[in-house]
Amino acid sequence: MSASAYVLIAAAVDGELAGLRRRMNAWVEDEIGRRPVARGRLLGVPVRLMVTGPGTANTVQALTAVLEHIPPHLILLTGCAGAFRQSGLGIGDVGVADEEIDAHLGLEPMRAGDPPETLPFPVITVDGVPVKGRYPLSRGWAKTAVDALLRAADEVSGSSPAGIRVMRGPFLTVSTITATDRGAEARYRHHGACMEAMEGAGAAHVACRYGVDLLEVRAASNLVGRRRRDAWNLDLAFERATWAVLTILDRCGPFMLEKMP
Ligand SMILES: O=C(O)c1cccc(C(=O)CC[C@H]2O[C@@H](n3cnc4c(=O)[nH]cnc43)[C@H](O)[C@@H]2O)c1
Repeated sequence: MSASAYVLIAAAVDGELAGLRRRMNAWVEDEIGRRPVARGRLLGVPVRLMVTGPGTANTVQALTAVLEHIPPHLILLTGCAGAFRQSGLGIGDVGVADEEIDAHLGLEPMRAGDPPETLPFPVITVDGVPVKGRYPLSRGWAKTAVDALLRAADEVSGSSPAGIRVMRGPFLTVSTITATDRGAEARYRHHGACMEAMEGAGAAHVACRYGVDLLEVRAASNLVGRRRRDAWNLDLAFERATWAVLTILDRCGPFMLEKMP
């Protein structure tokens, strides 16, 4: 492990990192990519916290600046997300991505309203594998994180049915938030993702380009589908995402800055 190894914790909006920032006793503010970045330790692990702004363009610009300036050992992308009810996840539950899907990349479908067809060329090649819209992620990190979270969720909730569900599965990245139940059904049928958010595929592209591992862990603020704003629970999602990140740092901290297979 190098003396300067650290974990970059990134999220789209400030509320998603506020709980973690409160847990850092002392931190220094740097500026990278024209954004403030808080540098310090969380549960003994050297970290930097960065608010990227929502969406792919912000994420790619912010992460590229960090990777060019001071590359992290691991990128941990977190925050809230929409959960696909069909996956079994609900509001407040936690998802860990094992793949990042770009919902908009592809060929216009023959039938209007269908999802795009697969691109005829890759946008990047990772370890000889052409990526045409589904980015692979480190299986080692996703499994390690899920195991730690499942153990911790059991301890928090015992056998209570109201406990925190934790699931590993594909995450879908959109620029247009799904806002109808029909759209959610079509997207779930086509992609089989457990969560929808707006940053993952951008982060995955940068991580693949720079050869840095990416772990994405989110908590559901809403169900994907028709917008019922009063049913959203951003506070619960921010709290659970913070819990998930702290659990991972706590239980995986000792080897977090080592190479994950
Ligand atoms: O929609 C609103 O009214 C709203 C009001 C205040 C804050 C927010 C956010 O913080 C959302 C930004 C963030 O959330 C992710 N997200 C959450 N749910 C979904 C979803 O169903 N589909 C796509 N993205 C979602 C996303 O990553 C945004 O960056 C919203």
